[in-house]
Amino acid sequence: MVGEVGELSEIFQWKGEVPRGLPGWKEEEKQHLQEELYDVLLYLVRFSDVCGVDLGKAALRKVELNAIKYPVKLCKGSSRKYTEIIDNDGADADSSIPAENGDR
Ligand SMILES: Nc1ccn([C@H]2C[C@H](O)[C@@H](COP(=O)(O)OP(=O)(O)OP(=O)(O)O)O2)c(=O)n1
Repeated sequence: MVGEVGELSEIFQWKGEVPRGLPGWKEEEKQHLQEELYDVLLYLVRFSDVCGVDLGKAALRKVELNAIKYPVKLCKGSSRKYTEIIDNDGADADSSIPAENGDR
């Protein structure tokens, strides 16, 4: 899977900032991109299955965690990590994140 992610990354290696929808890309470049995205997806789904992880459930749980770690009012339009985000009350954005194993 990491190898396929590498092949995906390579497509963007010399592109700089890429606008949404990839205007100006050749049709064969877009086709190549689709194929590499599919390869990554295939390995991800297979890897999750072998590990016994329900990918849909895992995604929904992470969406909920992200909503706590990255509250819209503090994070919209920002690329800062949650450890660098302090709200007006001085609390870290991650101070209320529930741990899966209850050890936080
Ligand atoms: N403004 C942002 C930034 C990140 N994310 C989401 C995308 C990823 O699902 C996840 C990545 O966040 P982190 O870099 O905090 O990575 P982890 O969740 O793995 O945390 P950590 O690095 O502390 O293990 O958060 C988001 O929704 N909005």
